[in-house]
Amino acid sequence: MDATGDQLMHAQAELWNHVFAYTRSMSLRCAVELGIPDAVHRLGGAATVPELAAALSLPPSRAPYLRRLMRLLAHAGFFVFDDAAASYGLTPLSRLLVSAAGAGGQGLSPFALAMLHPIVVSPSMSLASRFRAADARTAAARVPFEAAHGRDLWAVAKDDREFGAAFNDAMACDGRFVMDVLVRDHRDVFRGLTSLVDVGGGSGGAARAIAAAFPHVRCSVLELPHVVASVPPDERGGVEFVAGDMFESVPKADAVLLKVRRPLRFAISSSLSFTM
Ligand SMILES: C[S@@+](CC[C@H](N)C(=O)[O-])C[C@H]1O[C@@H](n2cnc3c(N)ncnc32)[C@H](O)[C@@H]1O
Repeated sequence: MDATGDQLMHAQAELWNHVFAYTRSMSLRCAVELGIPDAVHRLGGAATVPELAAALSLPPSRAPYLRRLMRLLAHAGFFVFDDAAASYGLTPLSRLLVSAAGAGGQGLSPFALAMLHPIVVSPSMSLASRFRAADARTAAARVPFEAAHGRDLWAVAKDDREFGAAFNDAMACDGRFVMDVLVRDHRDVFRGLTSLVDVGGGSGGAARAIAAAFPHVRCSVLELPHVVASVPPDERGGVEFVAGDMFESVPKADAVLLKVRRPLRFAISSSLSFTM
């Protein structure tokens, strides 16, 4: 049976939602770049568009566009609109992005910025070529990131300092955030440990959170040499950094923490295991 006009219009609306879904991510990137969550936080947790434009030092002529951006972000759940005050307030979602950690913020903006970086996003423009590549050895058949950039993410992060720093900041804030929850709500996982090595531990955010919560656990991070070199000695917080390659050797410890690329998936080996 042919679809009714209503069904067709409904399906078209769904199609538009999917086609324009990226505007949500890009608006999020824009909000973080402009510092909107931090500005709302500084303004007491809620702000009108004119207050926000002034706090962000935006030209008055941009206010109508800022209003549209805020409407979209509110629709996506980042802010809640108060009709009476015509103000946008923080939500649990946007509090994740506020950088003032410990003052209601969770400092996850660097994660959003790095994951929405053109270097990360651009490979998804050529996904179809990966399916069409008849010869699995061709560049187009490799993982999308490598097909787009000619080398893997670690090599790009090593050569492009701006991207490398953004990526490491992203990993650090995400690791710190998840570890704070882990050491607060799942302390049993660490019982009996005297040493732990975080393999591919980035700039050590997770290891530092564990070391701070369990001072008797000797924490170390195994990382690629250029990542270790980028962590200033005075920011290592009692964590030992070992430059190396996890595929060659891993320092001995009671437990190995490997936070792999799939979000929020951990494995702590030795006598313990934990996944979330
Ligand atoms: C997805 S990041 C995860 C960082 C950190 N574990 C976290 O979750 O926040 C993977 C890390 O592994 C590191 N890495 C990649 N290949 C490696 C290797 N062969 N040996 C050691 N570290 C490696 C990268 O430099 C990067 O910091």
